[in-house]
Amino acid sequence: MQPLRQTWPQHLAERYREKGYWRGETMFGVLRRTAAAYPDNLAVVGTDGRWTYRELHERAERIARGLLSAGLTPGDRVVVQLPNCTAFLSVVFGLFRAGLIPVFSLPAHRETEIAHFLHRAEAVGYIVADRHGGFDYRALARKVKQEVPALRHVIVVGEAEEFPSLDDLPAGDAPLPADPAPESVAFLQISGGSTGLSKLIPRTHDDYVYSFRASAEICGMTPDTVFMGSLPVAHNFPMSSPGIFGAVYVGARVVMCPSPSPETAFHWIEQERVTMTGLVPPLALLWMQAAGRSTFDISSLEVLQVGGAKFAPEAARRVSSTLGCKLQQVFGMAEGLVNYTRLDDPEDLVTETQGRPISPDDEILIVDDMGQPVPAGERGLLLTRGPYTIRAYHNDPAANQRAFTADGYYRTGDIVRMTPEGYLVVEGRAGDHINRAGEKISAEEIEDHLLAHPGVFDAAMVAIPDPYLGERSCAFVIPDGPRPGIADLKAFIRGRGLAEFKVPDQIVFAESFETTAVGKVSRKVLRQRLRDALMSREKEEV
Ligand SMILES: O=C(O)c1cccc(O)c1O
Repeated sequence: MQPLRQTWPQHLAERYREKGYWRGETMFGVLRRTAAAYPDNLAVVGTDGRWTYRELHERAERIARGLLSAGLTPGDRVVVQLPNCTAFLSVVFGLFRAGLIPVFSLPAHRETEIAHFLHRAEAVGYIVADRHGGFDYRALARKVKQEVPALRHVIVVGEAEEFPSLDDLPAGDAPLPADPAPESVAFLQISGGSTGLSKLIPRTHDDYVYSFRASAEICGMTPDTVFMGSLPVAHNFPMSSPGIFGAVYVGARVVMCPSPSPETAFHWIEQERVTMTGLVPPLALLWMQAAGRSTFDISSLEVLQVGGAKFAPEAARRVSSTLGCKLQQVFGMAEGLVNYTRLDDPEDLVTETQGRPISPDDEILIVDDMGQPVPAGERGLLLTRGPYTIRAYHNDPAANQRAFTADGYYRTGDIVRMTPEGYLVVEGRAGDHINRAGEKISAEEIEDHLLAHPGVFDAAMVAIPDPYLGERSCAFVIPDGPRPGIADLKAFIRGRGLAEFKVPDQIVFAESFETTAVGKVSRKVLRQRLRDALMSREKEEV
């Protein structure tokens, strides 16, 4: 098994400890401490229950024993694919308590993605819900099991059919392991993936706990906060910025909202008196629209965080008047660096920037294509390193070569500029991905799938600005022989076992890609040309 590693240069690790960023806390240690301090506070509420911190802690320990009694061994990796439900927290803390390594996937992922995570992580376990959002995860687990023989343990939360169910894990009195070293890797998070398939992001206890502890402070979380997970909580944003883990850190309540639609979310806000939640821009627009006609009382909401993609300043300015709460912009990445506008910032900073870093030791470089720093205030590529930004992906030397500089900066792929106040404004991105409502889709990954279709000679996928999604995906396709149908191509992509958000929104046929090219062009230049051509054509048509 490839060892899990995430290491910073020694002198920096020492500095991060001296400065009190890394305090030797572990993920389970966070729950243990909160359960001791606030045993009777409500920890988590969802359609599947309401538990206090004492109950959550007990459940997590019981699950830890059950998983070990069922044959999992500390150090084993387990892909977790659960919707927003109370069991998400008990399962994940149970895995931490057992020394097992969660690999976080999203409810939208399908067999191709799950099989990739299982392979890459060399995982032996897979924990799923029975059904959610009209989809049967047991059927998915059956397919994945056939594809990945190394998968030994499928565990289902709910109606398990032929699989073991979470509730039926052996009670066992398996001894629980000692707490892991705080500098060790706690879990694998999934990257948005700008080239090819998603990469796995090893995060340590030290670095991750720092990121959500400091986030909880910046966002003013207290034991009275009621934080609602509206986006899928396996996403790094609602997980840690400050998210469900920030809430657990301070002893606040987590509300697991099963869907971010305004009807569902407003109901939960009213019922649980939610004070804080986070959304991607398209959902924020939807909520603002719905708030005017809604009869739910959402007056408890104090802070709405918006992140994942750029939020237009015009929309940002309307948040407080339509939803009656403060806006906080969040610009972050599962690899580490997270920026926030602060709750007491002047309105212009909050509406026009994406915030500033969590840590005084987050190092920011804004450089040109040659890697040279740009003059102050100009746009360039964002590089970063710091006390919670990774130095390497898991088990992927080629990606590491591309994504990190020799001196350990992570190349975020975002194009930003810095204001005189030291706040970042996101201007675009360098990588070939599509940021579709906060979901990052790799153009290359989808092109490869299109190329597998017998009727496709070549394919190039690009991002097209979209008023609602921010960006939508458009695939240019050169047919090999007669044109395949558009519905047929989309069905083909779906049939490849991919998340629905990766299916191209638009497909445009082309005769060739070489119209204006002199000689060979790179995929990058080609995508740019196709995109520009389509957009100027659309402009003429309007
Ligand atoms: O990945 C993201 O887009 C993201 C956005 C806001 C905050 C985060 O932590 C993130 O990872």
